[in-house]
Amino acid sequence: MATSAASHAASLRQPSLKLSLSSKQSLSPLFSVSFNRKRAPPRLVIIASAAADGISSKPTVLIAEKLGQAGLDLLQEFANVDCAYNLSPEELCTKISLCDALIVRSGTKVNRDVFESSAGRLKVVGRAGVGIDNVDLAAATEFGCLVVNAPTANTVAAAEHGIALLAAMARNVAQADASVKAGKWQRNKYVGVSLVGKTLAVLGFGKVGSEVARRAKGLGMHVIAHDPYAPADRARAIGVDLVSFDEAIATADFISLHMPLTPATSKVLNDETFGKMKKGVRIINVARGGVIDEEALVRALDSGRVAQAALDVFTVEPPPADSKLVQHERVTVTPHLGASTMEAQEGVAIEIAEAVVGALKGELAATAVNAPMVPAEVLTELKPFVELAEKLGRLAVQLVAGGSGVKTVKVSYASSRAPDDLDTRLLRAMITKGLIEPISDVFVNLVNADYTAKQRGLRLTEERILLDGSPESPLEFIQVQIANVESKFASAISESGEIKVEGRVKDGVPHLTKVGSFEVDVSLEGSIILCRQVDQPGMIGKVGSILGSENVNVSFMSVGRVAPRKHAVMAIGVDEQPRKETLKKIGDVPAIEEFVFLKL
Ligand SMILES: NC(=O)C1=CN([C@@H]2O[C@H](COP(=O)(O)OP(=O)(O)OC[C@H]3O[C@@H](n4cnc5c(N)ncnc54)[C@H](O)[C@@H]3O)[C@@H](O)[C@H]2O)C=CC1
Ligand SMILES: O=C(O)C(=O)COP(=O)(O)O
Repeated sequence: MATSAASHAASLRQPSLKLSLSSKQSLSPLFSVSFNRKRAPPRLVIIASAAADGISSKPTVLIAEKLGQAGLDLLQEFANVDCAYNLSPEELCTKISLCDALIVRSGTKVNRDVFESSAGRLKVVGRAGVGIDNVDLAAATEFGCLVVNAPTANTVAAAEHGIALLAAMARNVAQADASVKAGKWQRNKYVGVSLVGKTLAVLGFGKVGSEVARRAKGLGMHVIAHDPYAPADRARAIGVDLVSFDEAIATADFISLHMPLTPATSKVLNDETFGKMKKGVRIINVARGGVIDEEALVRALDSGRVAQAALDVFTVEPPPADSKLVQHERVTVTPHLGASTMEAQEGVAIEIAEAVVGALKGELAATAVNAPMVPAEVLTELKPFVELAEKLGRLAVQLVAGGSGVKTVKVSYASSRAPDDLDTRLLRAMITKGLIEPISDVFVNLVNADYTAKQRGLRLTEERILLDGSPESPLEFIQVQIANVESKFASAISESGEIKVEGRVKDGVPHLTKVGSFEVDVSLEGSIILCRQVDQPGMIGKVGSILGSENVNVSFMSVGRVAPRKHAVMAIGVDEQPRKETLKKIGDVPAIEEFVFLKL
């Protein structure tokens, strides 16, 4: 059984985001001298480092709630796994500074204190289930901590529990069971209601809601649904009408809740909305307790507006022992068991372990909650452009005199693809990373890039340059322009007055192809020296021999000029950072008018 649940979960799962990259180079610069060098395969940086604890090189994963064995096994292959259940909030905060990842279910509050206490080490929070209302996403994002969940493996379990509660409530199973066990035989008291022909309103027609709808149809119910974001064709495909909220609650005999808890859904069932329902309506909640105003539900039960309720979830869990709602005779309760089947827990454990391990390896998580989710095939083709984007950001900011004061950045993406066909969120995040990291001690990743830019008053606008031609490659070039700043390398200022760098990907390798108005061509590896010189024979040799005599390995050189024998910009790729004296010698070459050393 566990195997079939795991394979069911796998069938629902998105493809894993393994990155591949060609490292072949073949260059066609304006003028270039290239040297053989090995490239290390680059990664997308989500994690600063899969942090070592100083003793072991493996990351540490704290499991704060019970997780299926298959997930633990997966995690143990890659990380030190610390299972510590029932931690108090204080104990969690104490432990967290030693952990790179944390895995929880619904019983652990991962609030701001947790992120603050982690002092930057916590890089992934894995929610072994769907609802992430117990994780402070804003705080996670601010701290650059990726939040991933396991959104598919417990869908069927939750739907089955919804149906179990629906049927048990309609036939008073729990109450009758308690009565028989108390020595009574009350056949007249526990006459139930039939399901067939009744209208069930599913509120929240997502994964669980649609599985509940499918099963309820099988029971002969008439199913309607309300979900502002659900596609009508999905509903139509299983014979469900999507209706307005008011229509759903006014016409239903049974209402089953399946939306997430958000500010918009908090207490969506309240005195007013209960007042709009049919007298004798029955409510099922396997979503979140907070979507119902529980005191209003008690009033509606007492007034007879609501005949019965079946609840798996509560605003406070566990609810107080004397809760009027829990104790109500016409209410059936379970202790948040929706996801608790053997099969679902194995599936969830595998799903979350894979997501956490992937994130710790620096891969993009398909189930990221607070970072862009990019399908595997898109990621594969964007990968070299992601690298290019970060490097252009790094170069551009280092060209700013003083490095600071960068507030207005324009990024242009030149592509033959239709704008809808190009997802630039990853690229934007990486340009932001490149722009901010060289001039601050902030660690920027996909998770916190937009937040960090906003905090620093950095306004990054994006534009598309639509090109004719084949849309085979996602992008032709990327330009990064910084406005309203001075440059320490005047030639980097374009005709329109901004610092401008432009890059392309050639055979999978990012290249700098323009600086200001000068066309160059240098592969973006190691570091770069840019020199502006009077265009004349012998310059490459002069600069090359200075670097050679100082044992600085040159990987690449290219020269872009305005016109023969006028100004030219020479771009030199170097493996080592030259000493100051070496750079000074280059600056002392008479024809060299200015130069700058840029670290990648
Ligand atoms: N009791 C339990 O153990 C379990 C509870 N759950 C809960 O069930 C809920 C649904 O889970 P899934 O179906 O997997 O999530 P889902 O994301 O697939 O579906 C949620 C649906 O709610 C819709 N929605 C959002 N705002 C809405 C609104 N104002 N009105 C109506 N619909 C709205 C969304 O468009 C989406 O289609 C979540 O709250 C989850 O935490 C899920 C699994 C187990
Ligand atoms: O997945 C969900 O949203 C659930 O509510 C399941 O919660 P649990 O992991 O069983 O604490």
